[in-house]
Amino acid sequence: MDCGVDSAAERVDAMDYALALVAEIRRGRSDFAVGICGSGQMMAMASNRFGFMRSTLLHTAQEAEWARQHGDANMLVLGADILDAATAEQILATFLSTAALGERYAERRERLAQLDVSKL
Ligand SMILES: O=C(CO)[C@H](O)[C@H](O)COP(=O)(O)O
Repeated sequence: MDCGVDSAAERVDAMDYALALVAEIRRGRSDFAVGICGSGQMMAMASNRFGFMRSTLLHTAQEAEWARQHGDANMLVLGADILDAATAEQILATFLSTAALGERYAERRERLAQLDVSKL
């Protein structure tokens, strides 16, 4: 499902597109989302407001491997103004082909899901 825009001519708010991707995951229509905006910052901040999201702003393929293995990240965010196309493609390929690890990483994921402002 492509939730994005077809042209850079019109100014849009990246948050709207982050929310569209989060909704796709929430409705069970996608397991993963890929969000792209200028810096990636607003996509990452907005999507991580939701407890079922593990969104990660990445700059290298090595980060993508760790984000999937250790964090079971379910949303990849890329900054179009930062990355060249070849690097973005490497990050995407690694993100999609790397499985989450279990054991302490699964425990960490569960702990992340349980974070609650009332327990601060
Ligand atoms: O990367 C972005 C958000 O994360 C935007 O592309 C960046 O902030 C520029 O926004 P605008 O075109 O509205 O000034």
